[in-house]
Amino acid sequence: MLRIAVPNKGSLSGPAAEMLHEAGYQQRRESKELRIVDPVNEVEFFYLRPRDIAIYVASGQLDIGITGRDLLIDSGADAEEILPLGFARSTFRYAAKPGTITGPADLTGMTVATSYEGIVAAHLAEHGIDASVVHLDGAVETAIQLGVAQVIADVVETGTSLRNAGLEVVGEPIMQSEAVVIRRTGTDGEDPKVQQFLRRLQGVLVARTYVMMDYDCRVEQLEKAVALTPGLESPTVSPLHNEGWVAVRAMVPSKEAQRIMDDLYDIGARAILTTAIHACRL
Ligand SMILES: Nc1ncnc2c1ncn2[C@@H]1O[C@H](COP(=O)(O)OP(=O)(O)OP(=O)(O)O)[C@@H](O)[C@H]1O
Ligand SMILES: O=P(O)(O)OC[C@H]1O[C@H](OP(=O)(O)OP(=O)(O)O)[C@H](O)[C@@H]1O
Ligand SMILES: [Mg+2]
Repeated sequence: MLRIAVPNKGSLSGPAAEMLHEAGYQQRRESKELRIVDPVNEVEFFYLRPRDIAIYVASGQLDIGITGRDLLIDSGADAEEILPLGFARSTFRYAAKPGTITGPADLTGMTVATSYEGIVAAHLAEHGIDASVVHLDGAVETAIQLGVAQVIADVVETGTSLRNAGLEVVGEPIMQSEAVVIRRTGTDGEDPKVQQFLRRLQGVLVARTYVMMDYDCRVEQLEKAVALTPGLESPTVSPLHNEGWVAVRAMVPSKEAQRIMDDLYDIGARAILTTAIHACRL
């Protein structure tokens, strides 16, 4: 049975459960459940604090886990990323009151408040900056107002929390994060159960980012049309009852669907339709 760590709380937990559900796995019915078994898929899910997941996976007791890239790196645990999942995207940045510092070099002698001490200590050391780090559990934006630190290093998504606290970002992002699947460093990448799990999640990612496009076009326009909709392998082309016309079917990125429909129309394609993909195995 595959043993998988899943976030039990926070920004990662809802979207992770949703993705697992879409991939056909049973999920817990109420948020107090700490472990469930999905006998049909031969998987056991452990609902753990996102910050602890890399530690459990590195211990070898659990096969894989879903956590944030920033949490994985911050933990320093012996675990590695094997699949990015595209949700809980954020940057990790320094911030301070406007006009107090211009870049990380100015941090020398200052105190930085953060919940991600591992990332910050490594970043300061890498840049040879001698600053102190104070660990806080959350709501670190308030640390400056209350005089605990002059600078913070925190997760930034929309920037609303920084704006509300009257702070602005300093320097370039320290890292880009998103939810990721992790495993213990150096474990067997060929494990068929892990591979099947990853294929299912990849299927969800594809189903979320592609739509199926169908249209009719004249044979003379086929090469131009196919260049607009190359599909994953190659589009399906079927004859129509009307001579000189074909029907074409291909997967296209959903974000580009409207532009592709315009371009197809302009070269004479008609009856252009898109339909959602519910599940997929590439
Ligand atoms: N506003 C946000 N937007 C996107 N990702 C976020 C956001 N806040 C936190 N994350 C991501 O969530 C993960 C942290 O999860 P964690 O549950 O520890 O904190 P949280 O989401 O802030 O929840 P809580 O503060 O309730 O514990 C990190 O990978 C982080 O990058
Ligand atoms: O740029 P934004 O869109 O505002 O998002 C970033 C904020 O979201 C998270 O906070 P959360 O609400 O989880 O509180 P916390 O600081 O207690 O973790 C994070 O720690 C930032 O404070
Ligand atoms: Mg938080």
